[in-house]
Amino acid sequence: MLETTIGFIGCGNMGSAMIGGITGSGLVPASKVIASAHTSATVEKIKDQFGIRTTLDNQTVAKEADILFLAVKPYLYAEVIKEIKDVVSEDAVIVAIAAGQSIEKIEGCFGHPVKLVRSMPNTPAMVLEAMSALTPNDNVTPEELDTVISIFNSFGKCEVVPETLMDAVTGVSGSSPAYVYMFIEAMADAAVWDGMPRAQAYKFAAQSVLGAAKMVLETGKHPGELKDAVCSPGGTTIAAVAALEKQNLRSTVMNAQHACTEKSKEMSK
Ligand SMILES: NC(=O)C1=CN([C@@H]2O[C@H](COP(=O)(O)OP(=O)(O)OC[C@H]3O[C@@H](n4cnc5c(N)ncnc54)[C@H](O)[C@@H]3O)[C@@H](O)[C@H]2O)C=CC1
Ligand SMILES: O=C(O)[C@@H]1CCC=N1
Repeated sequence: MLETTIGFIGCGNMGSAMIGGITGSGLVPASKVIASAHTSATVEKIKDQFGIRTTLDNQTVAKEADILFLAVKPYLYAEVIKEIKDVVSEDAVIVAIAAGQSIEKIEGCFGHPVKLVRSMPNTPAMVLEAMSALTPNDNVTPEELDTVISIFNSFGKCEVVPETLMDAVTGVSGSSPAYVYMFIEAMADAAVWDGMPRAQAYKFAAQSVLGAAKMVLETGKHPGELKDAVCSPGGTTIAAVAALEKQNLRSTVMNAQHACTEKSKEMSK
């Protein structure tokens, strides 16, 4: 268990998913996590849900945290940093999770040296299956980076990447759960169309996506080889594959994800 106080400024969709993961994994006791948000309704909900300490005062979180997550929307970064920059301990490690907010831009908002890790998590943190990327700045020691890595590992998998990859990471993992939910929703709609009750359709679709993802991760086989193993000659699967190819599934997904990456680059300017 970590002897560290973890702070969250902002605890909406992404912040609460990470808080759920951190407390659910047992990495730190709930009493060592403190979070602030904009409204009493949000902080009360988070307190009830996870049993952590909450406040409406960002400075309280900033003063107490050894590791401080900035989990507000990107456009609020400058405003929130202005509010907390003079009370954050110089030993604290700041973890930024916002899309399109570079290390240089965030350091500029602080205006003095800070220990900073830029990250891109995703919401499956809530079920301990996040895929996250991290880039530390030069002020973060290897030991501090290890602590941050252990936090991200508590709610999924993470890798340290060069900052130049962060826009691509946003496309392939930060935002991609949304595209996968759309795929699952479409599979379930088709199953309902074909007569299956809806609740059962979501279960069959989601478990099939989970199983296929595990096959890629655990067999190490190329996705194309795994696809070939499902396609019997003249069988059912190849009929679906042909229909998906006709509708340009792969180039549609590539173009969508590339648009996401380009949007992240645009937000960084
Ligand atoms: N939602 C996602 O799947 C992912 C989001 N992110 C990043 O996470 C950040 C937060 O996104 P979401 O959680 O989706 O947004 P959200 O809108 O669900 O949550 C934002 C939180 O910030 C709080 N907040 C607003 N103004 C505040 C202020 N002045 N001081 C303190 N708290 C304040 C709100 O009460 C809320 O709890 C963004 O920067 C986003 O780029 C990163 C990866 C994935
Ligand atoms: O849509 C967004 O901008 C955020 C960043 C990654 C996922 N959600």
